[in-house]
Amino acid sequence: MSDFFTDDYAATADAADPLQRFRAQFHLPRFGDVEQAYFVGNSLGLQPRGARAQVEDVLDKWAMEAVEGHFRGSSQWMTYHGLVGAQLAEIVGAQPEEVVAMNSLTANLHFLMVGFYRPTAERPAILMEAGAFPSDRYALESQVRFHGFDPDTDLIEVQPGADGLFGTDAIAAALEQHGHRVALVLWPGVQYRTGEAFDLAEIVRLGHAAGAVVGFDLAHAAGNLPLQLHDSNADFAVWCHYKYLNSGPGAVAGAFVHARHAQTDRPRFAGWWGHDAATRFRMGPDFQPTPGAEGWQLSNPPILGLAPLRASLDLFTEAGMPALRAKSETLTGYLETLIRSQLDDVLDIATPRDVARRGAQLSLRVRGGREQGRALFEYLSDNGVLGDWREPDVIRISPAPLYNTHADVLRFVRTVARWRDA
Ligand SMILES: Cc1ncc(COP(=O)(O)O)c(C=O)c1O
Ligand SMILES: Nc1c(O)cccc1C(=O)C[C@H](N)C(=O)O
Repeated sequence: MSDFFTDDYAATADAADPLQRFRAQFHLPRFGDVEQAYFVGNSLGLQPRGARAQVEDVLDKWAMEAVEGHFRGSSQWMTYHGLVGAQLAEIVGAQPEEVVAMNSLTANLHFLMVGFYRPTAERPAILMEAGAFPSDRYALESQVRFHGFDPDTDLIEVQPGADGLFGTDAIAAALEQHGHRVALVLWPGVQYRTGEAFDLAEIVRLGHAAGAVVGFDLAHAAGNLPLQLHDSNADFAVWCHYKYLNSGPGAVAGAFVHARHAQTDRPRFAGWWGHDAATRFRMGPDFQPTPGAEGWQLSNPPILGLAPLRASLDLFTEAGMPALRAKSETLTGYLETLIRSQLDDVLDIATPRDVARRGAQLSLRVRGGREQGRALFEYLSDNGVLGDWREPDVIRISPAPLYNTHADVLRFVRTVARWRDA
């Protein structure tokens, strides 16, 4: 066990890493002359070196062609969003017509709920996880109110167990009790605070058996875990591209609408970019949506915002989700092993031990409580180790398989040990 805690072990493991070449494809943050050990890819992924060229291509096209940029060449803006569709579909396990890059995450959640949260007096409720990312709760609560229902009774928040985790049992039990009133189950793919990953297909099965629609927020799952969205039978899903998918702050987000909902009669808030592309420029008064996910678009997309995604997706396509997941398991496993063997007196791990129930994140609590946790977090930041703090008491450390190394993990563990021993 102690062998793992050596530079030699980390260097050998990194040299044997089949994905090691990808680290050089990213800008690694450096404050002053201190290169940072970056464990915050679950919040904002690093910049791929290829992103700048993609953005510059758009700027050049705009400079040279102006409005004609919409219609000329293979990266014309009329169809630019489609350039990422096939690669994105591969990453989330969907058919190309089931995915679209558009808007932002919370906006997509709202827009898809317009179509998929159709409450009735008998079945008004949304079932969600207690402790969800605030934006999701705000969105869901406001949707319940918008439809004239009462969040006190109709926003059902499933409580986790004493360990802070849900498992599918908690969802099954909640549906057992409330299922007849639930119009929509909205669940994360990975819970942001604890890093707990969920079995999407099982949640869909449970939700559908109760007569509910099932949607997912995959902010912390897309590009992190291999997903089979189509096969999971999920009705819809939304995610962002600025975390594991490395497309920059506020990057254009993603959405999935299952092929069985590709028909165009589902209610939605419409905009011209969702209109059938073949007739969009006839400028007719009647909205005829494009079948599939693209029919949920509103506006012509922010091309400059989409450009970095192309660079990132090329890296994902080259590496492949299976290889990324294999490395992710190894790296997060290494982090867990070192914490348990070296820092057991300092840190508790809130994330499940079961590899199938977690992705590239361990959520850590400092044994001494919140004040000690804050002190450690600040010490880490001051010493070039970047994780993030989530209230009330969690430090999240996320080794991203595209650019993190065993040496980074070792540096984190040594820095915590120095803090403890000071
Ligand atoms: C689970 C989850 N939902 C929603 C959001 C908010 O997303 P956005 O600001 O892109 O709408 C985030 C991250 O910020 C998140 O982690
Ligand atoms: N999008 C963010 C931002 O603009 C500033 C700070 C943090 C974020 C995040 O994405 C937070 C992230 N969703 C989380 O899991 O906490």
